[in-house]
Amino acid sequence: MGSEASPRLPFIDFSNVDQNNALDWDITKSRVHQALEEFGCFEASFPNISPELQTALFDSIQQLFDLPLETKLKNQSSKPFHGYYGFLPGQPLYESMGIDDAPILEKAESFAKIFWPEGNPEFSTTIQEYSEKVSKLDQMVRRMVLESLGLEKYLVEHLNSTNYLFRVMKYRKPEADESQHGLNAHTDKNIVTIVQQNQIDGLEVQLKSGDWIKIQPSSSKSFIVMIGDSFYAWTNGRLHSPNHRVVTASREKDRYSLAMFSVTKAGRMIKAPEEVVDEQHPLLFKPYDMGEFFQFYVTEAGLRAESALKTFCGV
Ligand SMILES: O=C(O)CCC(=O)C(=O)O
Ligand SMILES: [Fe+2]
Repeated sequence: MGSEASPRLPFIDFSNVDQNNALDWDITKSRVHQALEEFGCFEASFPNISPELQTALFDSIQQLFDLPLETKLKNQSSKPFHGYYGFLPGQPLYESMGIDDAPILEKAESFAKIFWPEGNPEFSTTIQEYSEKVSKLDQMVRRMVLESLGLEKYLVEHLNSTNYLFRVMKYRKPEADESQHGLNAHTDKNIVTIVQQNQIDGLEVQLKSGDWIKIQPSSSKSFIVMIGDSFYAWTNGRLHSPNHRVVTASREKDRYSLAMFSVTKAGRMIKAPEEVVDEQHPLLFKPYDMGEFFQFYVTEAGLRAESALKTFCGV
Protein backbone atom coordinates (compact mmCIF):
# COMPACT_ATOMS: atom_id res chain seq x y z
CA MET A 1 0.00 0.00 0.00
CA GLY A 2 1.02 3.62 -0.43
CA SER A 3 2.27 5.98 2.24
CA GLU A 4 -1.10 7.68 2.86
CA ALA A 5 -2.28 7.67 6.48
CA SER A 6 -3.63 4.29 7.52
CA PRO A 7 -7.26 4.15 8.51
CA ARG A 8 -7.61 3.22 12.17
CA LEU A 9 -9.64 0.35 13.45
CA PRO A 10 -12.83 1.29 15.29
CA PHE A 11 -12.19 1.77 19.00
CA ILE A 12 -14.87 0.43 21.34
CA ASP A 13 -14.87 1.12 25.05
CA PHE A 14 -16.36 -1.61 27.24
CA SER A 15 -15.83 0.28 30.54
CA ASN A 16 -19.47 0.72 31.40
CA VAL A 17 -20.98 -1.98 29.32
CA ASP A 18 -23.11 -4.64 30.91
CA GLN A 19 -26.43 -6.19 30.05
CA ASN A 20 -28.22 -4.31 32.83
CA ASN A 21 -27.44 -0.98 31.24
CA ALA A 22 -29.64 -1.30 28.17
CA LEU A 23 -28.72 1.97 26.46
CA ASP A 24 -24.94 1.51 26.58
CA TRP A 25 -25.34 -2.15 25.73
CA ASP A 26 -27.35 -1.42 22.59
CA ILE A 27 -25.09 1.38 21.38
CA THR A 28 -22.00 -0.76 21.90
CA LYS A 29 -23.65 -3.77 20.30
CA SER A 30 -24.36 -1.90 17.11
CA ARG A 31 -20.78 -0.59 16.93
CA VAL A 32 -19.44 -4.09 17.49
CA HIS A 33 -21.63 -5.51 14.76
CA GLN A 34 -20.66 -2.77 12.29
CA ALA A 35 -16.95 -3.15 13.02
CA LEU A 36 -17.06 -6.92 12.63
CA GLU A 37 -18.94 -6.70 9.35
CA GLU A 38 -16.58 -4.16 7.85
CA PHE A 39 -13.15 -4.93 9.38
CA GLY A 40 -13.66 -8.25 11.14
CA CYS A 41 -11.88 -6.70 14.12
CA PHE A 42 -11.74 -3.68 16.41
CA GLU A 43 -9.71 -2.24 19.24
CA ALA A 44 -11.31 -2.66 22.66
CA SER A 45 -10.67 -1.13 26.00
CA PHE A 46 -11.73 -3.55 28.69
CA PRO A 47 -10.78 -2.30 32.13
CA ASN A 48 -11.06 -5.62 34.00
CA ILE A 49 -7.33 -6.24 33.71
CA SER A 50 -5.34 -4.22 36.26
CA PRO A 51 -1.93 -2.81 35.29
CA GLU A 52 -0.40 -5.08 38.00
CA LEU A 53 -1.95 -8.19 36.46
CA GLN A 54 -0.82 -7.18 32.99
CA THR A 55 2.76 -6.59 34.17
CA ALA A 56 2.81 -9.89 36.11
CA LEU A 57 1.52 -11.68 33.05
CA PHE A 58 4.09 -10.34 30.60
CA ASP A 59 6.84 -11.06 33.18
CA SER A 60 5.57 -14.67 33.40
CA ILE A 61 5.57 -15.05 29.65
CA GLN A 62 9.11 -13.76 29.41
CA GLN A 63 10.17 -16.24 32.13
CA LEU A 64 8.52 -19.04 30.12
CA PHE A 65 10.31 -18.21 26.86
CA ASP A 66 13.62 -17.78 28.70
CA LEU A 67 13.58 -21.53 29.49
CA PRO A 68 15.97 -23.72 27.46
CA LEU A 69 14.59 -24.99 24.16
CA GLU A 70 14.54 -28.63 25.31
CA THR A 71 12.29 -27.63 28.22
CA LYS A 72 9.95 -25.64 25.99
CA LEU A 73 9.68 -28.60 23.63
CA LYS A 74 7.99 -30.54 26.46
CA ASN A 75 4.80 -28.61 25.58
CA GLN A 76 3.60 -31.07 22.93
CA SER A 77 0.11 -31.73 21.62
CA SER A 78 -1.42 -33.87 18.92
CA LYS A 79 -3.87 -31.02 18.19
CA PRO A 80 -2.62 -28.42 15.69
CA PHE A 81 -1.94 -24.99 17.27
CA HIS A 82 -1.93 -26.39 20.82
CA GLY A 83 1.74 -27.21 21.54
CA TYR A 84 5.08 -25.42 21.24
CA TYR A 85 6.01 -23.88 17.90
CA GLY A 86 9.29 -22.22 17.22
CA PHE A 87 11.78 -21.16 14.60
CA LEU A 88 9.66 -22.44 11.72
CA PRO A 89 11.01 -22.12 8.17
CA GLY A 90 10.34 -18.59 6.94
CA GLN A 91 9.34 -17.40 10.43
CA PRO A 92 12.61 -17.47 12.38
CA LEU A 93 11.60 -14.82 14.93
CA TYR A 94 8.41 -16.52 16.09
CA GLU A 95 7.90 -18.88 19.04
CA SER A 96 4.64 -19.73 20.73
CA MET A 97 3.02 -22.03 23.24
CA GLY A 98 -0.58 -23.04 23.79
CA ILE A 99 -2.32 -23.40 27.13
CA ASP A 100 -5.48 -25.44 26.79
CA ASP A 101 -8.39 -24.36 29.02
CA ALA A 102 -6.26 -21.66 30.65
CA PRO A 103 -9.21 -20.13 32.56
CA ILE A 104 -9.48 -23.38 34.58
CA LEU A 105 -6.97 -23.25 37.46
CA GLU A 106 -6.11 -26.98 37.46
CA LYS A 107 -5.34 -26.77 33.73
CA ALA A 108 -3.12 -23.72 34.19
CA GLU A 109 -1.38 -25.57 37.02
CA SER A 110 -0.77 -28.70 34.98
CA PHE A 111 0.63 -26.53 32.18
CA ALA A 112 3.06 -24.92 34.69
CA LYS A 113 4.11 -28.37 35.94
CA ILE A 114 5.34 -29.30 32.47
CA PHE A 115 8.16 -26.78 33.00
CA TRP A 116 8.38 -26.49 36.78
CA PRO A 117 7.65 -29.95 38.21
CA GLU A 118 7.17 -28.48 41.72
CA GLY A 119 4.58 -26.11 40.29
CA ASN A 120 4.80 -22.34 39.89
CA PRO A 121 1.75 -20.89 41.67
CA GLU A 122 2.47 -17.31 40.67
CA PHE A 123 2.69 -18.28 37.02
CA SER A 124 -0.44 -20.44 37.01
CA THR A 125 -2.65 -18.04 38.95
CA THR A 126 -1.58 -15.13 36.75
CA ILE A 127 -2.38 -17.08 33.58
CA GLN A 128 -5.69 -18.30 34.98
CA GLU A 129 -6.82 -14.90 36.25
CA TYR A 130 -5.93 -13.06 33.05
CA SER A 131 -7.49 -15.62 30.72
CA GLU A 132 -10.68 -15.85 32.75
CA LYS A 133 -11.10 -12.08 32.57
CA VAL A 134 -10.44 -11.96 28.84
CA SER A 135 -12.93 -14.80 28.31
CA LYS A 136 -15.64 -12.43 29.62
CA LEU A 137 -14.89 -10.04 26.76
CA ASP A 138 -15.13 -12.92 24.27
CA GLN A 139 -18.53 -13.89 25.70
CA MET A 140 -19.82 -10.33 25.67
CA VAL A 141 -18.83 -9.85 22.04
CA ARG A 142 -20.44 -13.14 20.99
CA ARG A 143 -23.63 -12.25 22.88
CA MET A 144 -23.74 -8.91 21.06
CA VAL A 145 -23.25 -10.54 17.67
CA LEU A 146 -25.99 -13.10 18.24
CA GLU A 147 -28.38 -10.44 19.54
CA SER A 148 -27.75 -8.17 16.57
CA LEU A 149 -28.46 -11.03 14.17
CA GLY A 150 -31.64 -11.96 16.08
CA LEU A 151 -30.13 -15.30 17.08
CA GLU A 152 -30.41 -14.97 20.91
CA LYS A 153 -32.10 -18.31 21.15
CA TYR A 154 -28.80 -19.99 20.22
CA LEU A 155 -26.74 -18.08 22.76
CA VAL A 156 -26.52 -20.63 25.56
CA GLU A 157 -25.72 -23.45 23.17
CA HIS A 158 -23.21 -21.26 21.32
CA LEU A 159 -21.36 -20.22 24.49
CA ASN A 160 -21.44 -23.75 25.92
CA SER A 161 -20.02 -25.25 22.76
CA THR A 162 -16.60 -23.62 23.21
CA ASN A 163 -13.59 -23.59 25.46
CA TYR A 164 -10.46 -21.48 25.38
CA LEU A 165 -6.98 -21.92 24.04
CA PHE A 166 -4.60 -19.26 25.31
CA ARG A 167 -1.49 -18.83 23.15
CA VAL A 168 1.50 -16.79 24.19
CA MET A 169 3.97 -15.53 21.62
CA LYS A 170 7.50 -14.23 21.49
CA TYR A 171 9.03 -12.62 18.41
CA ARG A 172 12.72 -12.16 19.11
CA LYS A 173 14.33 -9.01 17.75
CA PRO A 174 15.80 -9.59 14.29
CA GLU A 175 19.54 -9.84 13.68
CA ALA A 176 21.07 -7.03 11.64
CA ASP A 177 20.67 -8.95 8.38
CA GLU A 178 17.18 -10.32 9.11
CA SER A 179 13.80 -8.89 8.16
CA GLN A 180 11.14 -7.93 10.68
CA HIS A 181 8.70 -10.51 9.31
CA GLY A 182 7.16 -12.28 12.30
CA LEU A 183 4.17 -14.36 11.27
CA ASN A 184 2.80 -15.21 7.83
CA ALA A 185 -0.57 -13.84 6.69
CA HIS A 186 -3.48 -16.03 7.75
CA THR A 187 -7.05 -15.98 8.94
CA ASP A 188 -7.76 -17.49 12.35
CA LYS A 189 -9.70 -20.73 12.14
CA ASN A 190 -11.62 -20.49 15.42
CA ILE A 191 -14.59 -18.37 16.65
CA VAL A 192 -13.16 -15.18 18.21
CA THR A 193 -9.54 -14.25 18.97
CA ILE A 194 -8.55 -11.55 21.45
CA VAL A 195 -4.99 -10.31 21.03
CA GLN A 196 -2.94 -8.12 23.29
CA GLN A 197 0.50 -6.85 22.36
CA ASN A 198 2.71 -5.35 25.00
CA GLN A 199 4.38 -2.10 23.90
CA ILE A 200 5.89 -3.42 20.68
CA ASP A 201 3.35 -3.21 17.86
CA GLY A 202 3.41 -5.51 14.87
CA LEU A 203 -0.04 -6.85 14.10
CA GLU A 204 -1.23 -5.91 10.60
CA VAL A 205 -4.70 -6.51 9.18
CA GLN A 206 -5.87 -6.64 5.58
CA LEU A 207 -8.91 -4.52 4.76
CA LYS A 208 -11.65 -5.70 2.40
CA SER A 209 -10.08 -3.35 -0.19
CA GLY A 210 -6.91 -5.46 -0.08
CA ASP A 211 -4.81 -2.77 1.63
CA TRP A 212 -2.90 -3.69 4.78
CA ILE A 213 -3.01 -1.53 7.89
CA LYS A 214 -0.72 -1.53 10.88
CA ILE A 215 -2.58 -1.88 14.15
CA GLN A 216 -1.38 0.87 16.43
CA PRO A 217 -3.50 0.56 19.57
CA SER A 218 -4.11 3.80 21.42
CA SER A 219 -2.85 2.14 24.61
CA SER A 220 -0.75 -0.93 25.43
CA LYS A 221 -3.71 -2.00 27.59
CA SER A 222 -5.99 -2.29 24.55
CA PHE A 223 -7.18 -5.56 23.08
CA ILE A 224 -7.75 -6.42 19.46
CA VAL A 225 -10.91 -8.47 19.05
CA MET A 226 -10.92 -10.46 15.81
CA ILE A 227 -13.29 -12.85 14.04
CA GLY A 228 -12.07 -16.28 12.99
CA ASP A 229 -13.24 -18.39 10.05
CA SER A 230 -15.58 -20.45 12.20
CA PHE A 231 -17.64 -17.44 13.31
CA TYR A 232 -17.68 -16.27 9.68
CA ALA A 233 -19.03 -19.72 8.74
CA TRP A 234 -21.51 -19.88 11.64
CA THR A 235 -22.99 -16.48 10.68
CA ASN A 236 -23.05 -17.62 7.04
CA GLY A 237 -20.71 -14.85 5.96
CA ARG A 238 -22.34 -11.96 7.89
CA LEU A 239 -19.05 -11.21 9.69
CA HIS A 240 -15.67 -10.73 8.07
CA SER A 241 -12.74 -12.96 9.04
CA PRO A 242 -9.71 -10.81 8.22
CA ASN A 243 -6.35 -11.85 6.92
CA HIS A 244 -3.62 -10.66 9.29
CA ARG A 245 0.13 -11.05 9.87
CA VAL A 246 2.88 -9.84 12.16
CA VAL A 247 5.78 -7.58 11.20
CA THR A 248 7.48 -6.79 14.46
CA ALA A 249 7.84 -3.05 14.94
CA SER A 250 11.17 -3.07 16.77
CA ARG A 251 14.70 -4.10 15.84
CA GLU A 252 15.88 -3.37 19.40
CA LYS A 253 13.44 -5.30 21.58
CA ASP A 254 11.75 -8.68 21.59
CA ARG A 255 7.99 -8.53 21.08
CA TYR A 256 5.60 -10.50 23.30
CA SER A 257 1.91 -10.95 22.54
CA LEU A 258 -1.01 -12.94 23.82
CA ALA A 259 -4.04 -14.40 22.09
CA MET A 260 -7.16 -15.99 23.57
CA PHE A 261 -8.94 -18.22 21.07
CA SER A 262 -12.49 -19.46 21.60
CA VAL A 263 -12.60 -22.90 19.96
CA THR A 264 -15.43 -25.41 19.77
CA LYS A 265 -15.23 -28.50 21.93
CA ALA A 266 -14.65 -31.87 20.27
CA GLY A 267 -17.77 -33.22 18.63
CA ARG A 268 -19.62 -29.84 18.41
CA MET A 269 -20.33 -28.91 14.83
CA ILE A 270 -20.11 -25.47 13.25
CA LYS A 271 -23.47 -25.18 11.52
CA ALA A 272 -25.04 -21.92 10.40
CA PRO A 273 -28.53 -21.51 11.93
CA GLU A 274 -31.40 -21.64 9.42
CA GLU A 275 -32.26 -17.97 10.16
CA VAL A 276 -29.09 -16.75 8.39
CA VAL A 277 -29.66 -18.83 5.26
CA ASP A 278 -32.05 -17.52 2.59
CA GLU A 279 -32.16 -16.71 -1.10
CA GLN A 280 -29.90 -13.68 -0.76
CA HIS A 281 -27.58 -15.60 1.56
CA PRO A 282 -27.26 -19.16 0.29
CA LEU A 283 -25.45 -21.54 2.61
CA LEU A 284 -21.67 -21.04 2.25
CA PHE A 285 -20.28 -24.01 4.19
CA LYS A 286 -21.42 -27.50 5.06
CA PRO A 287 -21.49 -28.21 8.80
CA TYR A 288 -18.05 -29.19 10.07
CA ASP A 289 -16.05 -30.14 13.13
CA MET A 290 -13.46 -27.48 14.01
CA GLY A 291 -10.88 -30.04 15.15
CA GLU A 292 -11.11 -31.75 11.76
CA PHE A 293 -10.77 -28.38 10.05
CA PHE A 294 -7.60 -27.67 12.09
CA GLN A 295 -6.23 -31.06 10.97
CA PHE A 296 -7.01 -30.28 7.34
CA TYR A 297 -5.48 -26.81 7.55
CA VAL A 298 -2.07 -28.18 8.48
CA THR A 299 -1.97 -30.60 5.53
CA GLU A 300 -0.20 -29.55 2.35
CA ALA A 301 -3.56 -29.04 0.59
CA GLY A 302 -4.83 -26.94 3.49
CA LEU A 303 -1.77 -24.73 3.60
CA ARG A 304 -1.75 -24.31 -0.18
CA ALA A 305 -5.47 -23.42 -0.46
CA GLU A 306 -6.42 -19.79 -0.98
CA SER A 307 -9.23 -20.38 1.52
CA ALA A 308 -8.70 -23.54 3.55
CA LEU A 309 -12.29 -23.31 4.78
CA LYS A 310 -13.77 -23.20 1.26
CA THR A 311 -11.63 -26.10 0.16
CA PHE A 312 -12.52 -28.06 3.28
CA CYS A 313 -16.29 -27.60 3.37
CA GLY A 314 -17.42 -24.92 0.89
CA VAL A 315 -20.85 -25.59 -0.66
O1 LIG B 1 1.18 -11.94 17.70
C1 LIG B 1 0.17 -11.37 17.30
O2 LIG B 1 -0.04 -10.18 17.50
C2 LIG B 1 -0.89 -12.12 16.52
C3 LIG B 1 -0.75 -13.61 16.52
C4 LIG B 1 -1.75 -14.29 15.63
O3 LIG B 1 -2.29 -13.75 14.71
C5 LIG B 1 -2.11 -15.71 15.90
O4 LIG B 1 -1.49 -16.33 16.79
O5 LIG B 1 -3.04 -16.23 15.25
FE1 LIG C 1 -3.97 -14.95 13.98
